[in-house]
Amino acid sequence: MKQFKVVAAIIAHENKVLCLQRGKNKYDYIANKYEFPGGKIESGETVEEALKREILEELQLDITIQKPFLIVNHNYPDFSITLHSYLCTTNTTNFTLTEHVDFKWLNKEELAQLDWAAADIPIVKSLMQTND
Ligand SMILES: Nc1nc2c([nH]c(=O)n2[C@H]2C[C@H](O)[C@@H](COP(=O)(O)OP(=O)(O)OP(=O)(O)O)O2)c(=O)[nH]1
Repeated sequence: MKQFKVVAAIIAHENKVLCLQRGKNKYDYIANKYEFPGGKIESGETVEEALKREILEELQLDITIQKPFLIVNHNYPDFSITLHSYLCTTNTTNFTLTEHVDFKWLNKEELAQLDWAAADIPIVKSLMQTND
């Protein structure tokens, strides 16, 4: 089975976190799910480089990476991912959605309302349990 290393940015601003909705996908279990912005790491890139690049591509937004959060291994029916999540901040909430169909800024208590990609659920649960 294919195995991908994926980075995801948990972008916080004024106590809210940016949640993005994917659009159509050939795999139904990924289509229309909420996720954190990011993507697959390309060969030769560090995790941090991949994260900065993906956020610029997807949102045209410059972020500051604060610290690693959770690493999740998840097996989808057709591929597996290792999802490296990072806590990040941003100075501006001006961004452009280039790939996603919707976004929401939610506080931690509200995160469980969304229909998350399965691999993100441990990250969402951990975020809801953290106090800072
Ligand atoms: N970016 C991101 N991807 C996630 C999350 N959770 C999750 O299961 N995924 C999955 C969805 C995708 O199958 C994979 C990431 O690939 P992608 O399609 O977003 O990455 P990419 O931009 O490099 O895509 P591509 O070159 O294959 O088109 O990881 C998440 O929180 N963020």
